[in-house]
Amino acid sequence: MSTKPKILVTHKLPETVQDYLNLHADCTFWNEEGSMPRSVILEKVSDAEGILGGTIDEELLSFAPRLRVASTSSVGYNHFDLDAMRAHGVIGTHTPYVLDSTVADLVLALMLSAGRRIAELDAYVKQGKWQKGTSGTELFGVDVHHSTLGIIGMGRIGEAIAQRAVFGFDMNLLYHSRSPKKEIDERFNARFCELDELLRESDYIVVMTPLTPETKHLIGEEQFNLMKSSAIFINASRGATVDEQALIKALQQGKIRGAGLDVFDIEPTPVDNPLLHMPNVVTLPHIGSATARTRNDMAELAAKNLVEALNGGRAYVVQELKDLVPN
Ligand SMILES: NC(=O)C1=CN([C@@H]2O[C@H](COP(=O)(O)OP(=O)(O)OC[C@H]3O[C@@H](n4cnc5c(N)ncnc54)[C@H](O)[C@@H]3O)[C@@H](O)[C@H]2O)C=CC1
Ligand SMILES: O=C(O)C(=O)CO
Repeated sequence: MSTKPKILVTHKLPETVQDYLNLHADCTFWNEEGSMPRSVILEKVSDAEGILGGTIDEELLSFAPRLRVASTSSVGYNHFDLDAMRAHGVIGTHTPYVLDSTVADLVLALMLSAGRRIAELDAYVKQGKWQKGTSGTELFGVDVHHSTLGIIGMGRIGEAIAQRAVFGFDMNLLYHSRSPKKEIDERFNARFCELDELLRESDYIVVMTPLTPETKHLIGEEQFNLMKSSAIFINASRGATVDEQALIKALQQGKIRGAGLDVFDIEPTPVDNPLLHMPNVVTLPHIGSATARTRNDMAELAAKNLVEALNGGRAYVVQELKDLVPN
């Protein structure tokens, strides 16, 4: 009989990552597109000590009496019910650092695209509107270089965005986070400020906090009312950090100039979401980390985290559950 821990993997992994897991665990894989259906997970998780992927909630945990570690191949872990995991003594791990640059690249792309109207004017050219003549001014956008960028949530990804914005585009940097960071101030000649001040002063506003009870609807009607009418708003964190209805209203009423969104309240977002029908809004299907190399690195790290945490080794355990790790 195998002495290796039993693990359940609920989405397809690269072959090399499966090979690694097979060396260290008795694995049940899912090799079809999409994720393992919930009913199958609940059935197969009954004897698993580790799980890689998916939502971890009270229901799943009640079907998993032997579960010790849940590993997610994302850095965000708002799909973990941390209270339930604590109650069941289940450790959670995630994948920080390996995706910072890829997500930061995408945020800059959203800023450029929304600010300089790339997607909108690409359609303008392809639809033959250029041929009809233009005074020119109606094609104007908002400069990225030498504008003021306000980053809300100056963590790993926030810092990678700051690096690109300050050194690549000569932007001035404001940030709001749980606390000021001296090294950020010095390195980027940046200034920590309260949220209201950041919203009033920034030309580009990027939300990059995790989704937690404190950050849910951090940006709503009151916050949009503080922004410049020329502001470009970017959300690449989680949809629910922003009150989506308030964002729609702010755009409809011209309270801000445009937006770039990688994340939505409901994903996939319904096709009748008004945001999808506004030319000044750039929309993406949650692809912040979606390059082959980065997704592979995330899968490798998630697998390593799972194996290490099951064996008492070093893993990226989520902050809130670190005290559950035996010394
Ligand atoms: N669009 C996408 O594909 C991706 C989205 N993400 C999202 O980005 C988030 C951030 O990732 P990292 O930078 O690695 O996390 P991090 O933990 O390094 O940084 C988050 C920052 O937000 C700050 N923060 C937390 N609560 C706050 C609050 N109430 N007010 C102000 N600041 C607050 C923290 O102090 C920290 O500096 C993830 O949790 C995830 O939700 C991450 C990767 C890809
Ligand atoms: O890692 C995350 O949190 C994502 O959203 C996908 O990369």
